[in-house]
Amino acid sequence: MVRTRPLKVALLGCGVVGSQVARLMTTHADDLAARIGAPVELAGVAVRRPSKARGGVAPHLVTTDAAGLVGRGDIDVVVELIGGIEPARSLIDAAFEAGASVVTANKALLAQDGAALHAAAEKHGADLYFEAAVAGAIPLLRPLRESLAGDKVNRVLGIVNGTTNFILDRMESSGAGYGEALEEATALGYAEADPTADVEGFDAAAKAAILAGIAFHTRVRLDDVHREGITEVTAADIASARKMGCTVKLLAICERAEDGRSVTARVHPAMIPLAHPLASVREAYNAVFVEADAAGQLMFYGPGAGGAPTASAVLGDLVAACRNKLTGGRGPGESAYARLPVSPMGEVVTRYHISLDVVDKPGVLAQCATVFADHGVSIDTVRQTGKDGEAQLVVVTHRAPDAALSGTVEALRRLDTVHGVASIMRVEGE
Ligand SMILES: NC(=O)C1=CN([C@@H]2O[C@H](COP(=O)(O)OP(=O)(O)OC[C@H]3O[C@@H](n4cnc5c(N)ncnc54)[C@H](O)[C@@H]3O)[C@@H](O)[C@H]2O)C=CC1
Ligand SMILES: N[C@@H](CC=O)C(=O)O
Ligand code: NA
Repeated sequence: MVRTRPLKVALLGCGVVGSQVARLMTTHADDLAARIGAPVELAGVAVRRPSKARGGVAPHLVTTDAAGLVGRGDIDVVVELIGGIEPARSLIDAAFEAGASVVTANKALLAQDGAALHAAAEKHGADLYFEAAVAGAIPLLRPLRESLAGDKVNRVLGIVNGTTNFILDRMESSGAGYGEALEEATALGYAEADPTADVEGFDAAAKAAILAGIAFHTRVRLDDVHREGITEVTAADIASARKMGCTVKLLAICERAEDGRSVTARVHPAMIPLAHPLASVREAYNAVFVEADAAGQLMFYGPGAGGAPTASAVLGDLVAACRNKLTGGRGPGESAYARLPVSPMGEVVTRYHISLDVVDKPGVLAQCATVFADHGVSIDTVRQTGKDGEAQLVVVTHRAPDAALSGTVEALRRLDTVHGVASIMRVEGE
């Protein structure tokens, strides 16, 4: 039975995602009411620029006073889709103070201040839902928090940023330039308000922090995540990957150490074999592998960015929060009981693909090989091509601690016979 008093929702931010949430709340109103057990009413929409046309949103609902909307006392759920740290953080705090539950897609805020937000939700007996914050439309956080709550997750690996996947895909498939591909991703609504967050890996690192925290029941913040973006990835890197039967993807990798006593979280570009399922993830799609003790390997795949796909995840959370408001139930809160230390990148065991410009004369290969050996790094394959007294040496290593690998590269750079390190990239997924 659907009760008549509606649940009231305040929408903060009506941009790419917020406008789609408003649209779906209207077009799906009857189904949402039936699924929740009460009608859901859009009680107000806080915006920055009220003059902008917002199809589907009644003008009397629009306000520039977000704090006033949140604090007015009759709001059941606040949907925060402004993004960034402030004023989003203060508005979410105010929402909890006013007795509302919160749905947000704000990974930057969660990765920086998640613990405080969870504590505030707990204090007020409210819900904090954020499925849209990681991998857009893909149901990923709910499966990790709920479906896998009885298992032990050991690894989460995947593509979690749509913009950078779109750019790398365009660079590889159509030879598009980096800037042109970024412009297209921005026009399609995939990029963050400041796309530096995407291309420098901050967005993926925030998502990795959220994923690692949930997967390993441990608090992980943005600063704990090793981060490299795609700004240094060149067309030559992509061509070199192709020669090896690989492609280049920006990966987020969260791992439990073999002894189970620590975890690592990192984001960086990596070469992966074309045969690996992640290699065929195109455009702004995301894909995430989860490896758990009992479940084995699971793969989650779907649209990772964009207004409507992200709004789908927001609406799912809104339904959950509204149901809890009606029944007096609560969604899962923060689970950080394991308190595992997060190890630095140097302790991560990886493989490197290194491309060196060297002098083409006898003994150079042996000299380089000695540097690898001196750092305890074993070589898997070497390919040498020469031209005009210069040669290019492409070395792929076996797995070694990242610190040993970067030490090797530093020592190679110091050799007189090495003119330059053309590219260094980690190799994953083999
Ligand atoms: N676009 C996407 O594909 C995805 C976005 N997200 C997250 O969703 C959130 C929203 O992202 P988008 O909609 O893409 O951003 P957007 O920049 O299109 O929308 C944000 C809106 O908030 C408004 N705003 C800024 N300050 C405000 C204030 N004080 N009061 C009221 N409105 C204010 C802006 O004018 C803008 O219209 C962000 O946290 C983002 O990281 C998450 C997943 C995917
Ligand atoms: N900018 C983000 C949006 C979704 O989280 C991305 O490109 O993935
Ligand atoms: Na998601």
